[in-house]
Amino acid sequence: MNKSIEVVAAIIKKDNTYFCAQRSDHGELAKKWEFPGGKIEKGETHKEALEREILEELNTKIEVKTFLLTINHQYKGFNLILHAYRCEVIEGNLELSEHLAFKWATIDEMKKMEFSAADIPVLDYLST
Ligand SMILES: Nc1nc2c([nH]c(=O)n2[C@H]2C[C@H](O)[C@@H](COP(=O)(O)OP(=O)(O)OP(=O)(O)O)O2)c(=O)[nH]1
Repeated sequence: MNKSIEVVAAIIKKDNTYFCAQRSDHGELAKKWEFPGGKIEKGETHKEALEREILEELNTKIEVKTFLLTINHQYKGFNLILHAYRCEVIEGNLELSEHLAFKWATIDEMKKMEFSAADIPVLDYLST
């Protein structure tokens, strides 16, 4: 059966740029750019999952503000359901612990970066 995973992602904006993070160099999405976040654990709300993931990955406390969109994307190995939320930093400096790199990028810059395929509709959404 096709594995399905459900993920939350944080869209963090500063001026006209967005916080983008580059995945590590293993797996189907190696080195692709993404918005920080991760898998929702059993019993968690989206907000709880996103706050936990950003604390774990970036040692930063965020506030989840507004829901933006949900994307359903079929990768080779699994089906992904991705929920994107606008978030604000409350405390911390977005320190990388799992990602290879980060970049505050404008929409035009993001469109030239290699984002995970599921994120393309997020970029389109942000540019409207
Ligand atoms: N956080 C995040 N994940 C994304 C985005 N776009 C996208 O396709 N994904 C995919 C990559 C992963 O397969 C999954 C996120 O889960 P994760 O980061 O916990 O996955 P992982 O494989 O690194 O974690 P793990 O299984 O090793 O625990 O969603 C995005 O913008 N943000």
